[in-house]
Parts: sequence; C-alpha cells; structure tokens
Amino acid sequence: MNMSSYANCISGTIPSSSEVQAEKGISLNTQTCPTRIRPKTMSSAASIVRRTINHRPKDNGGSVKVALRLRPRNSEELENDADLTDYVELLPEMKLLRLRKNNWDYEEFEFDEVLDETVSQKEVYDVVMKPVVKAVLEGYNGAVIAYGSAGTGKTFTLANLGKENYADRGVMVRSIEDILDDFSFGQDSVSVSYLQLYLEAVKDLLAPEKGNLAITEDPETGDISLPGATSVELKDRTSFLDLLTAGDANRNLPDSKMNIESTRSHTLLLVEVRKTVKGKQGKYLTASYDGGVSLQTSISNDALTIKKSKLWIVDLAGSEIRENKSGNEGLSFDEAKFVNLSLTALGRSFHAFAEGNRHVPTRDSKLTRLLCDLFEGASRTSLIITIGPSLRHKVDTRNSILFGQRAMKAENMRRVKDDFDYETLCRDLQAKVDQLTAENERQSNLVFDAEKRLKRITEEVELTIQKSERQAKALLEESHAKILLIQKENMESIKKLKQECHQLEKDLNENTRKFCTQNECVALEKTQIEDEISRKQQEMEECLQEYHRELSDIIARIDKECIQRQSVERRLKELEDQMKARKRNLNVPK
Ligand SMILES: Nc1ncnc2c1ncn2[C@@H]1O[C@H](COP(=O)(O)OP(=O)(O)OP(=O)(O)O)[C@@H](O)[C@H]1O
Repeated sequence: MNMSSYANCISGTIPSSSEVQAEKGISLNTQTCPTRIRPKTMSSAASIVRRTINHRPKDNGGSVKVALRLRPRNSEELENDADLTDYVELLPEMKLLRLRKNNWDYEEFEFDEVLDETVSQKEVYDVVMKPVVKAVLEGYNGAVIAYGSAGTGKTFTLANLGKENYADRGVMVRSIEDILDDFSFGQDSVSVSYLQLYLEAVKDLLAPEKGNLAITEDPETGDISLPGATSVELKDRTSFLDLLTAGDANRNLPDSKMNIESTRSHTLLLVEVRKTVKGKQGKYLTASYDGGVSLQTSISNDALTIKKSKLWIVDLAGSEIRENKSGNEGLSFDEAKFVNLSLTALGRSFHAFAEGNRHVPTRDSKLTRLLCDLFEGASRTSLIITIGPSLRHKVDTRNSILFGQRAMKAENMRRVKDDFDYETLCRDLQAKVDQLTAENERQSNLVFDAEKRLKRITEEVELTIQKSERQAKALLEESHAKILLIQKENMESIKKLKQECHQLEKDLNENTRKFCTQNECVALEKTQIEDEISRKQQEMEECLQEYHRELSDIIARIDKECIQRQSVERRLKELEDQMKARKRNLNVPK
C-alpha cells in the first residue's frame, strides 16, 4: 500500500489521557510499535483454515438483531420543522416506534432495540455492538451494518473517529479498542482491510490505485476472499485511527462528483482476528463450543489452537438512492441501479435468513457475496436502521423501517402486515374495544365491590377502634382505682408495720430489762443454792462422821459379840465333845 496516502492524516486522532479516562472501560494499548503494512490476501489465511459449521452461539436469540436509531434534529430541522407535528414517536422501553399517519392514526413497529435521539455513542456501542465483538473474540464471525437514508447518521454511528469530541467516536474505533484490550501481544493478531463498493466495483481504500478487486471463491470450501485487498496488522489504537483517516481520505476523491460518492457507495471495514488459545493436543476447540462456525487451525505439536474470525462493519449507501428520486442530483442510472441491486439483495438475504430458508440469495450482488459468511448460521449480526426525525423524509424513514422489519423474524413482522390489512385492523380494534369495554366493566365492578368492602371494613374498623378506646378507658379507670386502693392498703400496712415495729422495740426493751432482773435473781438464787449446798454438804459430812462413828461402834459391838460368840462356840464345842465322850461311854448306838 502507498504509505504516503495516509501518513499525513494522523494529527488530531489521539485523545487526551483525561478523555480516555473519562469513559470507563476503555483502556488504550500504549505500545508504540509502528503499523506493519502487510499486503496479504484474504485467501492465503483461509487456505490453512478448517471450517466447522454448527449451530448459533447459545445466546443468539434471533437471526439478526435489528436496532433503530433516531438522529437528533439538526439546526435546519429545528428551524424549519418547528410548526410540523412529530412524525416519529419512539417508545424505547417498549422497543416500539410509531409513525404518525394523521392526528388520530399511527403505525407501530417493534424492534430489538429502539434508541432515541438522546442515546450516546457509547450506549449504542454497548447495546448493539458489544455482543458482536464478544462473539468475534470467541471465534465467531460478526457484523454490524448501518442502513438508512442520507444524513441520518450511519457514518456518525459507525465511523466517527472522535476527533472533535472523543465521546462521539463510533462503533469502528470502539470495536478495535475492545479487541485490542483482549489482545495477547506476540500471540494474537488483528488485521484490517478497508473497502468501498461503488458501482459494483470493490475499491481498496488503503490502496486505491489497485482498482477493482476481484472476489474469489474457494472451489472446495466455498470460502469467499479478496486476494488483492490490503490487510494491515494493527498493533495499537493509534495505528488504526491513522488507517481509517487515510482510508476516509481516499473515499472523497478530488473529482467533485466523488464528493457525493460516499453516500452512493458502501464502505466496508473488515477486521480479521486471530487468537491463540491453549487446547488439548490434536483437538480443535470447536468441540468445546456449543455450536457456531468458528474458523480454527490446530497447531498439532504445541497443543495451541488458533481461532480465526471476521468482523464486518458496513456503512451502506444512502437508502434513498435505490428510489432514484428526483432530489438526488446527478444520480446516474447506474448508481441507482447498483445501489438498488445490492440493497435489495441484502434485504432478500436478511429476510431469507430470518425466515430460516435453506437458500440465502447471497450471489445476487457483490455486497452479499462478501458478507455471505453472515448468513451461514453461526455469526452474530446487528443491523442499525438510522432515521431522521423530520416529517419531510417520511417516505425514506418508512422505507428504512420496513427494511429493518424484513430482516427480523416473521413473528415480529406480523404487526406491520396487520397495519396494512384494514379489515383485520378494524376487526382487531373492535375486538380490542369490546375486550377493553368488558374489562373496563369488570374492573368497574371490581372497584365498586372493593369500595363497598372498603366502606364496610372502614366502619368495622371505626367501631372496633371506638370499642377498644372505651375498653382502654375503663381499663385505665379500673387500673387507677386499683392503684389508689393498693396505695392505701400499702400505707396502712406500712403504718401497721411501723406500729408493730415500735411495739417490738418496746417489748425488746422490756424483755432486756426483765432479763437483767432475772439474771440478778438467778445470781441470788445461785448464791442461796450454793450456800444451801455447802450447808447440806457440811450436814452430810457430819452425818457421815456420825455414821462412821456408829459404824465403828457397831463394828466394835460386832467384834465383841464375835468374841463372845467364839467363846460360846468354844464352850458349845467343849460341851459337844463332853457329850460325845459321855455317849461313847454309855455306848449308845448310833
Ligand atoms: N446521533 C447523532 N448525534 C449528533 N449528530 C449526529 C447524529 N447522527 C448524525 N449526526 C450528524 O448528522 C450529520 C449526518 O450524519 P452522517 O453523515 O453520519 O449521515 P449518513 O447517514 O452517514 O449520511 P450519508 O449516507 O450521506 O453518508 C452529520 O453532521 C452528523 O454529525
């Protein structure tokens, strides 16, 4: 690529650090490696790629996510449309848009996201693009495509570089920031091609001298590639801004006719992401995903898997071109024809894809051929429909809305079809009115019943309150009387206790006194008893002495008697002996 073609375009693209920090979640890669320009073909990489076709990623609820964005009024519209009634009404919470037909009638459309004029670029990115970038980093293909008539904000939404206001940078810059944030330096790579599709010719915006690039198809895999397209490997955010600035400069060629070329051509940014992830030796990481097409190459020896995915960011030509309206000055037949061809093919492809048709007519235009990966099932695509607020552009607005609706699933489109079927609409409305009237009546009855019940309950509550108040008053009075009685009883008890206490004190004193007196008496008595005892003892001693004396006398008498008795016994013995002797002498037989 001709480096000089964008080397001069870098000034003013680097935000101040405060601007960077102002937006949470944006961390810039501070590496200063120069941008490497690598004229590489898209097919050269594809040749080592193994393609697996599976189901959609789990969280991909629909085929294509369609968001609608309303541009704020510009100064001209603020001035000129002041007295015009609003044509567009958005109900973002309900994801609805209404187009006013007249004062009492409107058409209503539902989208996946409805973004009003107050929504910031960051919010648009978060809602519409962040899930796509996430899927791309996981190995799926993704795209965001902006569709709308001229001046409705397609380029602002996608390609704003944030030079004038950092917060206004668009989807392209923010996507690259997020991708680089997830980037493992030395392992992963992010390459960018910047293309323009004008009159069905593909121009390389990074090397415009190359002319019309050929689209080739791999006969075996059916892969589409642009072998001649410049692919620049990014190292940091600054290199990307340089690239876009250079590419944008090539969109507006000096030829005055080309100044309007931007709105009569499609601009496509292709971001190719290669991420190296660790996997089991010889196994493709595809097995760990629940569906999805992911382009992967297994490096057999070091057990690393390279996930390859593509992200397309497409700023379409102004949709009003397809109408070839008289307002489009200088619009050639060919310009209208090719824009119409590609946008119609894109609409048909979206519709076929949304309806789940096996065949999606991607061969009908170069635009759909380039984007054919998106219609294969595993990609994540967001379509942003941009509209202006002015009543003057109501035809373009309505056409853009219908394009978006066709890209959505059939059930989401029913509302649109119904709007055109007057009879069905009338029938539906009448049924709705009947239903609402019946519902209203039912609700009124419910309200009436509820009011009656409420009145009854209120009366009951009031009665209960009155009764409770009465009871409380009686209880209070009773308690008061009881308290007085208890107080009186207590006073009396205290008085009585005091008296008892006094009496006890008196008794104690008396007893003490009595005790002392008794003590004295006892002492006297004790002395008397002691005297008595000693007297008695003395008497006893005397008695004892007397007794001893008597006893001695008795003993003496006994002794004397004993002596007398002994002498008697001796005499008796002598007499006995004499008797015996006499007997023996007499010879008296025994
Ligand atoms: N959400 C927005 N907030 C502020 N200004 C906006 C917004 N959308 C668009 N604009 C402004 O409106 C003008 C037209 O926008 P833009 O060039 O992005 O429209 P477009 O649809 O890309 O038109 P074309 O098809 O002609 O390229 C620009 O000046 C742009 O700054």
